[in-house]
Amino acid sequence: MSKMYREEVPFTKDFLFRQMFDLDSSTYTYLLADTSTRDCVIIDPVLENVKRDIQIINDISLNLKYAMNTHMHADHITGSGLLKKNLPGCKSLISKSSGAKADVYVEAGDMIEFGRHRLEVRSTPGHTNGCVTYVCQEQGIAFTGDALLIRGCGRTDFQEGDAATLYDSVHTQILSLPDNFKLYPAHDYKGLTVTTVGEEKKYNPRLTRSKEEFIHIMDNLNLSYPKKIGKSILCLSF
Ligand SMILES: N[C@@H](CCC(=O)N[C@@H](CSS)C(=O)NCC(=O)O)C(=O)O
Ligand SMILES: [Fe+2]
Repeated sequence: MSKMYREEVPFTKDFLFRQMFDLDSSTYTYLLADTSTRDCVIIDPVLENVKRDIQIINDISLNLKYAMNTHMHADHITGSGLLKKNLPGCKSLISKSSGAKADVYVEAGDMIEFGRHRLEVRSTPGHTNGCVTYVCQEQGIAFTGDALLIRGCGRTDFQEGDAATLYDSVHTQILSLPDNFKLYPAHDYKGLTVTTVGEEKKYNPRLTRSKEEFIHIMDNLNLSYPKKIGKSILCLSF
């Protein structure tokens, strides 16, 4: 078997993983927990789905430590604030460089702990200045936000986006992980749920190109602006 398709790392028995979807904005929200201590974190919650998220957290008797965001979202309003209101003890968390308000600010190299599990913070600017990727080395997974999407990447035409910066971020901080690491994005518009480092290194139509070609592609995407961009970027505090 080639190195590219090395077996993915299986989750340990005390690691709970749930991938949840927002139909309106095609956003993935992730719930991760230590099933021994019951501590959990939620990544990129969406305001309209907070009731659903609280229900699942309560149903399986988890304690929410952090409502975390990979970046300041332009397409939806974060559910962090409402989660905090409803689940005492929960703290909102985002990168310092995002410019958003939160209880906890993280930067590259920080570790976010829930039970015995840890997420490493990697700085992956380019889609926005404050984009970070959260890596769980033990489980062989990373949450890439909008820096890397499955066979794509985040747009770079607003929120101080910069294609050259994004290219460097993805190559040095995400595609440098082992090929068998699974990558979970913040969105998918085609119904895909997960990819791997090896797959993206081989098949990503944008990021397999040279930096100059990548910049040209990103400058010519001609995407329409997200429907909620005005409201979501103004909603800076969690
Ligand atoms: N049509 C959607 C917006 C889609 C969009 O712009 N998605 C962003 C991520 S949310 S900031 C993006 O970076 N897309 C990259 C791509 O190649 O699609 C809406 O109306 O909300
Ligand atoms: Fe985004």
